[in-house]
Amino acid sequence: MINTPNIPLNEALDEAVHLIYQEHLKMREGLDYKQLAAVIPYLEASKRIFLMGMGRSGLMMQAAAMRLMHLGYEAYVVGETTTPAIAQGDLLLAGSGSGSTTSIVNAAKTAKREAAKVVAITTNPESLLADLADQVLLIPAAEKNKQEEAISKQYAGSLFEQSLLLVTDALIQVLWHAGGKTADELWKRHSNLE
Ligand SMILES: O=C([C@H](O)CO)[C@H](O)[C@H](O)COP(=O)(O)O
Repeated sequence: MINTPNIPLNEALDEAVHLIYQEHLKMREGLDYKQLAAVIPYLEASKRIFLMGMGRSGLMMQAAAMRLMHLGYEAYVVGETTTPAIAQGDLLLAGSGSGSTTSIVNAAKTAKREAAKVVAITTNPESLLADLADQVLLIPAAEKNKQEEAISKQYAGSLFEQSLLLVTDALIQVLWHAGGKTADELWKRHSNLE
């Protein structure tokens, strides 16, 4: 059994949930909603949407790709063997807290070379990824390798990665309601091979 000094395990877990919840409330206050809204025209105008992130950020981008597929967008996860080449008219939607993960920066360069658009979701406005992007959505969270206690007490980039799911789900929620489709209509697209 693990030992949580001076505090019962249940309380320690409740404190952790509370801490995460409070960090999200603060993150929400720091979000620039104009930037968030500015992502929508890119999603709507693109022929196909390529989503990319590495590690935990990548898992969040995969989750967003599934929802975009549910909404009827042609969405691909970069790195899947069946993902085609990006081209003009497409969008690379890249999530990277640091904005400096090599494979993501390289993918953004390729996307620009092919005249595709790039939207970056990041904590770092000075990053290579942000420089390359047509649109940046800045998440007020800590970078994975800077333990910035004032911004987040969670380990590494956890607050960013959680926020990535939150902001992409917020975009999807708004797009769903604006599209006027029922949940049942969307669900018909969900995998029947699970
Ligand atoms: O998996 C990750 C790590 O656990 C950080 O908390 C990151 O998501 C991965 O290393 C990618 O990093 P970023 O591109 O900086 O998001």
